[in-house]
Amino acid sequence: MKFAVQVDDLRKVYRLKGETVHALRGVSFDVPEGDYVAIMGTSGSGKSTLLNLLGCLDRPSQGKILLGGYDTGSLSDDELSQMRAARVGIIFQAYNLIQQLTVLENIEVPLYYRGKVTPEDRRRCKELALMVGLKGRLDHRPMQLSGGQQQRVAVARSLINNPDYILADEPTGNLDSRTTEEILALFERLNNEGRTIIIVTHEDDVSEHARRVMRMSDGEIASDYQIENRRSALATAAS
Ligand SMILES: Nc1ncnc2c1ncn2[C@@H]1O[C@H](COP(=O)(O)OP(=O)(O)OP(=O)(O)O)[C@@H](O)[C@H]1O
Repeated sequence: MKFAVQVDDLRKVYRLKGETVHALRGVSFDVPEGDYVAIMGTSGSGKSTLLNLLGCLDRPSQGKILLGGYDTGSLSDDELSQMRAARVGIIFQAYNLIQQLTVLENIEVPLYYRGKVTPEDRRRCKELALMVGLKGRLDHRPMQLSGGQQQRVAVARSLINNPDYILADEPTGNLDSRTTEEILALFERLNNEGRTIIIVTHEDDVSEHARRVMRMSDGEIASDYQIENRRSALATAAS
């Protein structure tokens, strides 16, 4: 089995004004390629801390993160940024688009880390924009788009480098229920096409679209189950 990401005994300690916070207390799990994982948990349980580590946005105090088999611990800061740009597609709750750029230009942004943007890259940006349903909006700027359309741009942007996995932080947190369903349908389609997705969410409705739900509590993984198993457990409990 191939793994998109493997983490072993991850620990993260924050020190703030003399106070020590153990945000992660030894977290270990593997995400096989093609999985769709929802990370849930109460506020303060360590979800954002874990997401930052999975996104190579921060480093653990202790423990190992293997991205596509590469140990990220031995990389310099520059190499870690390169690794993030090449292997992880990140989607944020607030879309994080650049207001001065058009839809197509926003999708291109991760390519700048790699250097030159080729005509072939431009063709792929357009293809992705159409794939996520942005036909007729390619030259619009973020302000001219709805929240759902802006999140579609962010999804296309996350795919431009053909990442090992998509990491989404409350991606539907700012969207109404209909638009949430549309974005989740897009994720489901990407996962059915083989994309690995890891999503942090507070909402059961969102996590139910995943294949696997991991619940965090006080810096640890409290439970980790396949959703089919949960469905059958609920059905057994109800009968
Ligand atoms: N930069 C930081 N400095 C100090 N403490 C921090 C820092 N970031 C997070 N923490 C603490 O680490 C713990 C875990 O925080 P984290 O943000 O990972 O939780 P979370 O599950 O994402 O919460 P939420 O759902 O509210 O976003 C909390 O006690 C938090 O106060």
